[in-house]
Amino acid sequence: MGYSNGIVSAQGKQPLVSFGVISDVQYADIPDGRSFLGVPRYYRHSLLVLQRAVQSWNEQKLKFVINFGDIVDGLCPKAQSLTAIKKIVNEFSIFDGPVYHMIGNHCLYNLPRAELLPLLNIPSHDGHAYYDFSPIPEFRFVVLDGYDISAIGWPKDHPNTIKALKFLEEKNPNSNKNSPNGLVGLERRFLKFNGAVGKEQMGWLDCVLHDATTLNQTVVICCHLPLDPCASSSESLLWNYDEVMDLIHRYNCVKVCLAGHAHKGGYAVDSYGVHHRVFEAALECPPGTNAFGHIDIFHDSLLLSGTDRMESQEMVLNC
Ligand SMILES: Nc1ccn([C@@H]2O[C@H](COP(=O)(O)O)[C@@H](O)[C@H]2O)c(=O)n1
Ligand SMILES: O=P(O)(O)OC[C@H](O)CO
Repeated sequence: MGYSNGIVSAQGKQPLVSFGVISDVQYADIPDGRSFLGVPRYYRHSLLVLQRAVQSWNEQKLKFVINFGDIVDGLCPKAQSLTAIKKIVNEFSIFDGPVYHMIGNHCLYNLPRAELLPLLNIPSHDGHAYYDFSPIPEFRFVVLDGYDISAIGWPKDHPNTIKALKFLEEKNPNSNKNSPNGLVGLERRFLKFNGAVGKEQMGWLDCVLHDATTLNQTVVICCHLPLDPCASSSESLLWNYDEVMDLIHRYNCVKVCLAGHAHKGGYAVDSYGVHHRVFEAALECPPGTNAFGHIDIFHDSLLLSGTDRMESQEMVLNC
């Protein structure tokens, strides 16, 4: 089993703070399988990847951890959903520090928001799952709720479900709304397993970015769904990634966007110099391999040190 991958030091500089990252654990107590497109998925082994991640993060004495969503797979038998989610949350809780979770489509296949958010300790009002935190005064982390407008997770008669279903009806002609058949290029994101950031959340994001600018903070955006077409497949993007990025680009404080969902992982720097890093999925690690990492934050850069399948990445911040 390989461990440290790629870049291992930042010229011996001391980071301001370091945190752990993992995405798409998608645990289920079921035999190995494959995605719709045939990519192998190791539903039981992903628990071992998480356990090795927590052990490594504790050994490195990281300050906090961010989980980028999809802790349990949609194929988990429904009678086992609660037990499986509690099992994974419990594994995260072995980390000696705060763990910040976000919701993904697979979490929502297993439990409705009302049950899920308290288990994930997500601060919530009216079932929304966006929040921010500031681990050190110089940096602000903004966790977006990519399934705010979504056909999964809200009650069937909730206005957000109705809005999402209407949107999918307009944008995706297939009877299976998870199928991108016939959709071209970036239109291929209009799938039921994706979602959008709603109007109220956009207003909240605007206020947070304004406040961060006033406080001279550097902002890192976290969302289960990727926000940049060059860092992700079209099929994995947030429905309104373009609107969200237009807002983000109005501020100079956002330097990095981190995401999951697109299991292969990806990296790109957009035309405004914002770094987009999508994390490789823990679910797709063949037995004995890993996909987790930690990020060292410096004044002028973020350094991701990945293990095995998670590529390392230096992200130099343009100030
Ligand atoms: N090219 C594709 C990809 C997916 N689907 C549908 O989405 C569901 C989830 O896909 P996974 O990759 O997570 O397995 C899948 O069951 C299909 O219904 C599709 O139609 N075409
Ligand atoms: O969320 P999943 O596991 O169904 O996979 C989503 C795909 O990676 C998006 O293209």
